[in-house]
Amino acid sequence: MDFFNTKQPNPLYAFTQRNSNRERMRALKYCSTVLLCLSLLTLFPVVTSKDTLSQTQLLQHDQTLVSASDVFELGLFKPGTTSDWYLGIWYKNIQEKTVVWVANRNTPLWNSYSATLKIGDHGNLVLVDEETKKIAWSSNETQAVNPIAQLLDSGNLVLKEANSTRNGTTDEFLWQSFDYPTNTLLPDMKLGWNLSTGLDRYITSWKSIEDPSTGDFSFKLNHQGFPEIFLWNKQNITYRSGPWNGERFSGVPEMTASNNIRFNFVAKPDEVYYSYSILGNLGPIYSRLTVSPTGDLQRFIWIESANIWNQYWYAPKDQCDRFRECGPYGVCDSNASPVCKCLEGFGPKNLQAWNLRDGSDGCVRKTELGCLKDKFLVLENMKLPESGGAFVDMNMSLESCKKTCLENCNCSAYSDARISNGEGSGCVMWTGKLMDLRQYAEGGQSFYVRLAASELGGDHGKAKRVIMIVVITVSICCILLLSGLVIYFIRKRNLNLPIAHRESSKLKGSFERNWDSLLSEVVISSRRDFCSGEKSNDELDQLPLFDFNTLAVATDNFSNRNKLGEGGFGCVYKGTLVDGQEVAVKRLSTNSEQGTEEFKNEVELIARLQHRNLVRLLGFCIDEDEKMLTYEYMENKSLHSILFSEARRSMLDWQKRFKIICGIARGLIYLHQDSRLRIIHRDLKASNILLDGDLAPKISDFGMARLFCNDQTEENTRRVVGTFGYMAPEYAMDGLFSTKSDVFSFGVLVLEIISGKRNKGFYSSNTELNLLGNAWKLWNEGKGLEMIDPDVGESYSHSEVLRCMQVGLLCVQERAEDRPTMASVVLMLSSGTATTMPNPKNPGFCLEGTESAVEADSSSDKQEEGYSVNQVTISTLVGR
Ligand SMILES: Nc1ncnc2c1ncn2[C@@H]1O[C@H](COP(=O)(O)OP(=O)(O)OP(=O)(O)O)[C@@H](O)[C@H]1O
Repeated sequence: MDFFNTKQPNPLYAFTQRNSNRERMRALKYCSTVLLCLSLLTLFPVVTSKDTLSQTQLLQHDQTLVSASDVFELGLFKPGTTSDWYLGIWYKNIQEKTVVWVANRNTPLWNSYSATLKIGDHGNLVLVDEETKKIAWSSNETQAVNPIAQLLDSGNLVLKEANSTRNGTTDEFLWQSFDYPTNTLLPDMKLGWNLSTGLDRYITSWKSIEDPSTGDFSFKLNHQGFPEIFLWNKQNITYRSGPWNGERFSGVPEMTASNNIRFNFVAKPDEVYYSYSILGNLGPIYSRLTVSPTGDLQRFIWIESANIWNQYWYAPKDQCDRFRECGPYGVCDSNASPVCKCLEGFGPKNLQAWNLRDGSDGCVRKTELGCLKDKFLVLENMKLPESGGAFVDMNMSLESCKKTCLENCNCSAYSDARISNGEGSGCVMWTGKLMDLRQYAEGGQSFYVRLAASELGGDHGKAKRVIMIVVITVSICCILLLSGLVIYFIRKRNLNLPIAHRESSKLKGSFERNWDSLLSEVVISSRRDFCSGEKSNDELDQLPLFDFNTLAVATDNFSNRNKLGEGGFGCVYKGTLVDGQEVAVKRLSTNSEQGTEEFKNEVELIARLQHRNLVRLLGFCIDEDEKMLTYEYMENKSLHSILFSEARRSMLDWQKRFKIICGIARGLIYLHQDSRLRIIHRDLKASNILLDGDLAPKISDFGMARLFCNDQTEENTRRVVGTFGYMAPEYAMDGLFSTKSDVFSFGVLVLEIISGKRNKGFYSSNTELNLLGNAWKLWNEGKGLEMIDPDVGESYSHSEVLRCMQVGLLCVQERAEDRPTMASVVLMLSSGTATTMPNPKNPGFCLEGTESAVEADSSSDKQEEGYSVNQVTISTLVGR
């Protein structure tokens, strides 16, 4: 400041010129103010350059650094409604605060006013609470002489020498936030290892969307063997990218470079990492890869015109993305059902578990290897197996690779290490068990598995196999014939004995019965061909058939003690199979004619579906008049049995409720669009959401579900089935159902989960507001949080609850076309975009006043807590 040299008139000048008392006083006052400012400036200089903090400056609690082109901003922030303060970096021009880095994620500040960011004595950045003098966070110390901190347009906060001209590559900084990612990988950030320094850069989820502290999920590169990236849930791997094959990760076939994004993978002696860059001259494109608190990897792209983060990619996607789903030598194919099969030349290790669709034990060789005599089976479109122990040679040809593998008796498979434009190069070899294989419809790569020569043929092998097949077929025919006769005679005898005395047995495998003949008395629906007319019954054929006695023994003769509940079509019992597996057995009441159609529908549909949020059908039984369905046993029974029970409701804190909402949404999106079929459930309700031991939700009861073909979006029925309180208006009144009628039921469920109260539907004649009406009223009065069930306790995130309420209200809007799709619902739930969500319009059926003559005959909760007509699945006809 060159104040005294200024040519401008100033108070001191005026003082010497005029010497009047008034002006003298004014000048003195001015001077003292200036001197005070100068001394303060010397002690606490303010930040002058918007993106830089020098050694003599402080960044106060209300100041921020802004990168040169206004892309990123660094400062203190408070996530959602919490009272904790964090130092973080976010996008400057995106209204909805999207934080990409947090310095003190595990050491928040209780208040912000006394916090400052400065460069410490050891050339490090420090965040200090000036009041307590406590250091909340510090970067590494540096040997810098004159360090400055700068926020770059890449989102990287760096420490460098003030006079350094080097700011090109990320390796030249004294310290950089890019080396310490939180939950976000930004363009040009490295995910992986600096092997010289041992620095491992990986992303770790926030604990919840309002809590940046270290969460359970991490996405980490393993540089051993043939490097690949693993998604960890605490100590367990949940998903694997597969190794980089020169073009993409072998487990991400949809990963294709575009004009806008380039993916990079670098494997050098001193570093191994993955990164991506944004290309193009279409102006700035914002993209970020994150790991969410619930373990989803998501890439978002900012859509400027719509003001939203669009989900561009996500993983894990399906059952086959689950780590080691099909065990050693098992291959997962999400287009097949069941999804697991053994590699050719291998058979299931644990046949019983395998038949019950638990493939985790994998497969074992049928024929011992003969080392140099072995052959290789080629498999196409494969995700390469776990490769931490693989051997890689980038210079070896495929032919030498094969030879080297053959000569090493422990080598179990080989493949090209790289593929580029369809051309392979290099060599990768695996020894020992082959784990976590999957096959794609397209997009994987060729993979060569070692097998005993006899498994692969040659004339001698072929002849041997043909003979074996003939012998086996003849033996099976004889056994079947004999056992048919034996069963016939035993049955004839057993029919006269009480159930408890009947002999227990369980038929395993599909080859022992014929689906069509078993169902011959059942009307096969016109949709049997599942739209194409070509659909095979493979899945059904694979579905185990239990005989009556097995299930009678398992459930202790269907004893009341084992009764889990009762629905419209019969009772559900807990059972234990001879191998100790716990199951739930739904026994259709023998006099329920209505149940037959639903039974067939359930078996036909659910056998073809597999998702972690859908209950698994393990098998079925048709024995004269008896029809039973056997499901995986859900320890916590139905959501209904917990949510609407005074005694049990407090088991569900907010985090659990939120997880349940997200899980149901994921199951529904799978039904509506992600599975091979488009299915409308038509009877979503709290008693059809089952909860496993970890309270993970699974949608059950597909008796009412309908399949939509090709481009069909809605259907009209005269037979309205479903449960009042959950039924969309257009469905209940006009019989019109679509994915949007399921969305309505989902919305009701969301509001029930938030409030712990049932929606009363519209059966009674009183004119009070029901749950939807109440929610709508509170929302409009800005009192949404009053909806929350007091049993949730104190620990809930206000914004998350309000977001769920908004999603719930959007789903129950009166007009089907106003309701979001489940895909949008999942996005809204996961991305925290409350500000960009539409405002809900009025809900359908928000009064209890519409009368309806409904007959209902039973309820799942008769046993649990009284009878409620409203919650029972009904079936009625509507006029046209
Ligand atoms: N796989 C399972 N594991 C544990 N409990 C189960 C299982 N399946 C059903 N139940 C229990 O049995 C009850 C009855 O189920 P069911 O599907 O027969 O009828 P609902 O869905 O309650 O009623 P409705 O038939 O009217 O739709 C459920 O509410 C649940 O408590």
